[in-house]
Amino acid sequence: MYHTAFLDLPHLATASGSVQLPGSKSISNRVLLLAALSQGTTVVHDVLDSDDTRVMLQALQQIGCVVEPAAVVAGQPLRITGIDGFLPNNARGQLFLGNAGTAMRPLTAALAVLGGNFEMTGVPRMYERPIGDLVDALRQLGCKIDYLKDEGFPPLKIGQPDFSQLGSESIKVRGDVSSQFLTSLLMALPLLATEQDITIEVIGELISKPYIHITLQLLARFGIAVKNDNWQRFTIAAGSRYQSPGDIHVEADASSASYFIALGALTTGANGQNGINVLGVGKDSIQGDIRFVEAAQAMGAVVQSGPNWLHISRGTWPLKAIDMDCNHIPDAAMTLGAMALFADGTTTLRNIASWRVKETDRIAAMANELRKLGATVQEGADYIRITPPASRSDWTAASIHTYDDHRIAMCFSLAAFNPAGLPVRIQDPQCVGKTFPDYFEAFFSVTQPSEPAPVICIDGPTASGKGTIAAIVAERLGYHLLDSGSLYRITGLAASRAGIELTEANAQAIADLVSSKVITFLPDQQVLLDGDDISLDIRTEQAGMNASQVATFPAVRQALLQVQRNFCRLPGLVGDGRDMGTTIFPDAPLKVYLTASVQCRAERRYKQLISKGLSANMADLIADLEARDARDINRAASPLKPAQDALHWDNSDSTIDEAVQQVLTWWEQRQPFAPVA
Ligand SMILES: Nc1ncnc2c1ncn2[C@@H]1O[C@H](COP(=O)(O)OP(=O)(O)OP(=O)(O)O)[C@@H](O)[C@H]1O
Ligand SMILES: Nc1ccn([C@@H]2O[C@H](COP(=O)(O)O)[C@@H](O)[C@H]2O)c(=O)n1
Repeated sequence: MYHTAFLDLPHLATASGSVQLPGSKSISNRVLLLAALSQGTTVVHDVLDSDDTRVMLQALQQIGCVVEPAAVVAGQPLRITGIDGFLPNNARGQLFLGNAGTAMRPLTAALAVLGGNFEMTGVPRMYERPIGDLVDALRQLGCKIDYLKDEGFPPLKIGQPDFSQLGSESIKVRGDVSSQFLTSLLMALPLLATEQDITIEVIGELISKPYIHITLQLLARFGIAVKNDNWQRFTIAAGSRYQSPGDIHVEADASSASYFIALGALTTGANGQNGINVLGVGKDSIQGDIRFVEAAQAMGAVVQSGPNWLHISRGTWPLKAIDMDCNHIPDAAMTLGAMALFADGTTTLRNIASWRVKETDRIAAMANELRKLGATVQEGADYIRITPPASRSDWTAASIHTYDDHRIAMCFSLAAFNPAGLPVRIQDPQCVGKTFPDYFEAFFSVTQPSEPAPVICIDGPTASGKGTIAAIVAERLGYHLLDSGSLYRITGLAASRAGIELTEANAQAIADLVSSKVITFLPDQQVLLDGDDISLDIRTEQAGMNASQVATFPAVRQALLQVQRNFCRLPGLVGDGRDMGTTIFPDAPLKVYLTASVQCRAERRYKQLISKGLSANMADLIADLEARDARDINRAASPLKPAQDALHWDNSDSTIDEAVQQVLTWWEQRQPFAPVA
């Protein structure tokens, strides 16, 4: 997941390949709660690991469930031993539910029925998301729920219920604000339906029926039969009791599939490859958002499907504008809003009032951000109408505000395929952690830029601070990092270990040797050579001297040329070395030449070596630095020198932060985005 303040997507040209989707959030959180309420242990496979499931798992453990392991571990199922319909004595506490509607609403209903003393809290946006209709319905039963802040909104205080007045009348709940209220009652009321039937009556038109369909299907897996009378009355039979189904698999998220379905519809592949394969969800899905496929087809996508896979390719182009009632696919419909940017006319998405009470006011948010890109947008209480930019020149490079809403971030990634060749900036990309933490990694794995991904080159002499600055700049931008000097250090070490003398006569043998090695770069500057950890061995001064020796051999430089260029991947690269800007990435959009006085560099290197537990002495260091500088500057092959278009920075008197800030400022000056207001 990207933890950067923003993520710049270069202009993208083509897309193809396969994406394995993470588990569905809606199914994960329902299954977790149902397993928690059941008798027995449920083994849950493929649970989504995201912000929303994390808060749910934490809360379930707080109310007395045993969860093993305590959090989702990739590739391992979760074992959940339920409370069998009863809270432990004196169950109490504060449950923090972040911005997870799928946790706040069903847990409120279940705990209000079970009794116990809980405060249900969350992030500020959660306190703007209505829950009054659910609370009203629960109060009809005798549940005790108080508002701790604003009437009708979390945070809430749940106390002991009094069911003495419970009669045979149906429980009434509004169905036209959020289907999560009905889902919550459907999951909580089997706990009460031990001796009598309980009927829920929906007031108003029930929205998002497919989500209720998921709830009913999953209730059936946990032993609860619900009679559905025309989506207006739901009856839970007397004698209901949650039973673990044993093993249960969470299918991949159909809403998350929408971005890749759209990608397939928007793009052609490079090198004869065609289309996008989406793995983990297909035509047998129980999720309503799978019907996004029909909407995408209406806009022109060509879709083939199997039980748990989809293949999408571009059909009609430009896409066809549509006018569609999207009530059945409220979440995935946002993706249609992004696809509308590429349509042949005005697209209208109707019956989407629920967008206004989601993670953010999604109608307003989509309208704002689409306008930034150059679209003409009209919004109403329950609809949005989008006309794409009239021509290429009407597109604008936009910095997309994401409103802590994962779907806004994912939708607007598609704008990077604009016909104007513009990049797109996604602010706060980590908001995708709600449902698809590795969304951008998956997106980059199947997309290709129209130009090579952007590279920032930082060249300069030994110990000028290149590596330090490059690493921080890369981290701030979410870019890959190339420490090119380490490749020469590895080469020198590999040759020495193989007993090859570092002479010109052995240059080709050394080049062949390094080409045959498996070099692995791990986080925290860890480096493996054929599986051996050589991280410290390559950092000695001797290793530096050996590196500068082998770096004079053209054969070695040639052997490492493509290795270095292969580091240039989406979303971008920061490379440090001696010839990044002159030889390896001559077209890089930013080249920095970093220097510092010999005395200053020697002092810094001294401290650096000592802090790593390596021995050092100043006089030797100064001599070594000077020798290395001379060799790097005077060699024939790619000598150390500033590229013609490099910007110079003397780092002798600046702090690390100042140098980083300078590079980032230069980088920002090259971006077409308007400054963030
Ligand atoms: N203003 C500064 N900028 C960069 N590095 C600094 C600064 N002040 C102190 N240092 C320290 O200087 C040391 C040397 O920096 P670094 O290893 O990044 O240099 P380098 O140019 O990459 O060297 P080499 O080319 O030999 O790998 C580090 O320990 C770093 O923390
Ligand atoms: N692009 C580069 C990078 C490094 N070298 C040579 O490798 C030596 C070690 O590099 P460090 O940055 O890790 O100190 C260095 O002295 C150079 O001789 C190079 O030639 N080209």
